[in-house]
Amino acid sequence: MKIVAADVIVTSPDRNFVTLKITTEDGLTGLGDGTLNGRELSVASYLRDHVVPLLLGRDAHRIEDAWQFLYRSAYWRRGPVTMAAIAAVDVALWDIKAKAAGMPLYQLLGGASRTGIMAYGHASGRDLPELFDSIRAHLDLGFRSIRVQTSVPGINAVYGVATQPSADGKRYDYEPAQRTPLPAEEDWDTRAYLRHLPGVFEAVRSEFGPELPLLHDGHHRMTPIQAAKLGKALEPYDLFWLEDCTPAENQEALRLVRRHTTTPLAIGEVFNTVWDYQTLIREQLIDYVRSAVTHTGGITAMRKLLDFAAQYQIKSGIHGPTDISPVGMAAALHLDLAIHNFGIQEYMRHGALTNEVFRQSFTFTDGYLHPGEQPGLGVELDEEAAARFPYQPAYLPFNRLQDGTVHDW
Ligand SMILES: O=NC(=O)[C@@H](O)[C@H](O)[C@H](O)CO
Ligand SMILES: [Co+2]
Repeated sequence: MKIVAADVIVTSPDRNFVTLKITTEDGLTGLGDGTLNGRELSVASYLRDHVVPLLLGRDAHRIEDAWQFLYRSAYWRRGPVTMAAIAAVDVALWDIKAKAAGMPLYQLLGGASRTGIMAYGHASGRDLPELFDSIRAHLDLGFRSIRVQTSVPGINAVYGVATQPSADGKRYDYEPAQRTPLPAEEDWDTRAYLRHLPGVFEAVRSEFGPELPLLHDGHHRMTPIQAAKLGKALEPYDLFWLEDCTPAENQEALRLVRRHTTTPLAIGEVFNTVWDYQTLIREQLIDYVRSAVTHTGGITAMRKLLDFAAQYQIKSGIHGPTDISPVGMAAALHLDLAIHNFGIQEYMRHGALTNEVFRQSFTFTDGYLHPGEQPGLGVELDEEAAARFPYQPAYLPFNRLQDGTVHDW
């Protein structure tokens, strides 16, 4: 089944997305997500200039060979741009293969291992009343697991906190990238954050009870000893996970955190290959693998990574913010349904314009996601609608401490 065309479609309905559309001689098409928040054009160029010419004429059925070819023939290895480009090709080829087989992709991955995919939503608030409203709004939407992010006294702008309710007044969805020509500067103070957060979870637990699975994202901002301190302080509130508690390029740093706390740890949304996880998984320093299919080389690579994690009783916690497109999200859902060591799926709902451009067949019912039974991924891209939304520069903010030192955002 020869590849006769491969088009890179950059569109920006509610935010920027990079989609690869592969077409075969039989007229079958497959979609892959290559969106890398703030570096979308780098992936688009990597695909257009260096990958598409290699795809034309290839047999679309040879997915493993395509992956190995793109990973090894580039000579330069790993990194978010390369692995997002490889992911876009890989997911598009899996979409095609499943369509050719006339079945939803999860069936090719071993069939369903569960009836539904537990999702968690993003609640946030500048103060407790607003946070409680946001948690209630997400419970009303059916979410059964909730991530909690709040402002911190003395800090002006904190990651994950919607500064105003969205249009319908109920949603507090927070789009991390801002449509500005340059990244925005935000401020940070870890000691203020460490003093404030335990009290927030104390209040949330007393308001919402002990059962509700609660998650929190530290967003790479603590040193290992600060992460250990927070993990320990949050133990009475029985979190489902504490995410990105400390930057983990130095994977061994998590040994120190692990020594001090039993709060489950999730890491990896900024990682892009299994090598970023080797020590974390082998020494069971984490409990959840956070990578997105889109950033980690696609279904082929993510499946191998999660099977490696499964040997160490580590589960999936696939990244699912709005900057993972509906195509990348669908790929995650098919994998979530099929693997045994599923943990939880992040689910930030896309905006109305995005849902106009990407027609999806997944469902979200009573807290559980399901990819649907359409052949392939179950996502179609309306190219006319996509063309109405040209790329707009948009960037994630960065942090500086009070003395001006740049800090992890
Ligand atoms: O857990 N979710 C997150 O940390 C996200 O909100 C990331 O900051 C953005 O997706 C980066 O593009
Ligand atoms: Co995160």
